[in-house]
Amino acid sequence: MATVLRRAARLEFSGVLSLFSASCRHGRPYALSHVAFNDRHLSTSSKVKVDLDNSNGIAVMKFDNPPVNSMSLDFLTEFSINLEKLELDKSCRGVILTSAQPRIFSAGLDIMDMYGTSPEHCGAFWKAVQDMWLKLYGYSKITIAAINGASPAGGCLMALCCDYRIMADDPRYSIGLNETQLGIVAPFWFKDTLLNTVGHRTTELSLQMGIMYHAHEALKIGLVDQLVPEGKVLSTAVETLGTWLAVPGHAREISKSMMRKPTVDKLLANKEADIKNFVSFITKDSIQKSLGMYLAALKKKKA
Ligand SMILES: CCCCC/C=C/C(=O)SCCNC(=O)CCNC(=O)[C@H](O)C(C)(C)COP(=O)(O)OP(=O)(O)OC[C@H]1O[C@@H](n2cnc3c(N)ncnc32)[C@H](O)[C@@H]1OP(=O)(O)O
Repeated sequence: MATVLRRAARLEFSGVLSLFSASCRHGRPYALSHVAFNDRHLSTSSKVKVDLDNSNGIAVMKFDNPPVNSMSLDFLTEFSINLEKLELDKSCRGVILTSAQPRIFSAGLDIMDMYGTSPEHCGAFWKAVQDMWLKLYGYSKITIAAINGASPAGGCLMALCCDYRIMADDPRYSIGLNETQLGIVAPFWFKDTLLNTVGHRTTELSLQMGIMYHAHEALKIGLVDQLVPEGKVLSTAVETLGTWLAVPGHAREISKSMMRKPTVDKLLANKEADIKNFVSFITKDSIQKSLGMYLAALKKKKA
């Protein structure tokens, strides 16, 4: 069993590394600097800052991709590599995800990776989204989302993948899978992640209407677990992780896997088909037109 798990971990890792080279092939410069996790250490990679505190084994991953922490191919690749490294690092016991950008946890997937790009790029991008989800939803260690700002679509998905969600109690911030509002459809594994958290009826309403929930509504439907003042989001996440660490790790990990494995296996069995579906859907003229209109509306809002 242990050998199988080790082999699976190695395969996943090589998957992420191949993703890394796919990102390089797209011609974007990508410098993965040396990341040491041996003592309290800040990674120097660019879009995701990692700080592992060896005194308690808690790593904080801060999204730092201005202006809105959109999840581009580069961001996703860097995120998955760092997450993988932390999983393999015995001194890390749990991971907190949060944002270094003011008012925004993450604006979700980078629309520019899906708008006006080639089918090949869309395919590589979608594989990176899948790999992020597979790694995070199936993560063996404890994960907590410290949601210190707006969290639409892919941002919400990332938070949903965590074991516990703490959100800033601020009426300006909202969270949800709003894909239908962009004229696109959340795939089955986005749907399953929400369904496993808030139940069938809420997921149905939420997905059809593309609802973005204000913090209080999100707490009410169980989309987030706790609201705290913005200044306390990270410290509460650290405290909460401490409580989770008090539970016998092996039993917790197996329980998590028991709850999530069927959902993870569903995508693993359909990865290639899901990429094909995505590429054929997103490159349709009508869908490109919807994305273009959504982007224009975002810009108009500013004017
Ligand atoms: C089968 C298909 C399935 C696909 C599944 C898709 C999942 C996704 O995640 S799609 C992305 C969904 N995301 C959104 O709908 C969020 C859109 N953004 C916003 O609502 C807001 O930007 C905000 C609340 C996150 C932040 O608001 P604000 O602080 O007012 O900032 P601006 O709106 O002015 O945005 C600044 C700048 O960033 C651009 N931008 C925003 N979001 C994205 C994004 N997701 N991808 C790419 N670019 C984004 C925005 O257009 C502005 O650009 P400039 O005008 O050039 O400065």
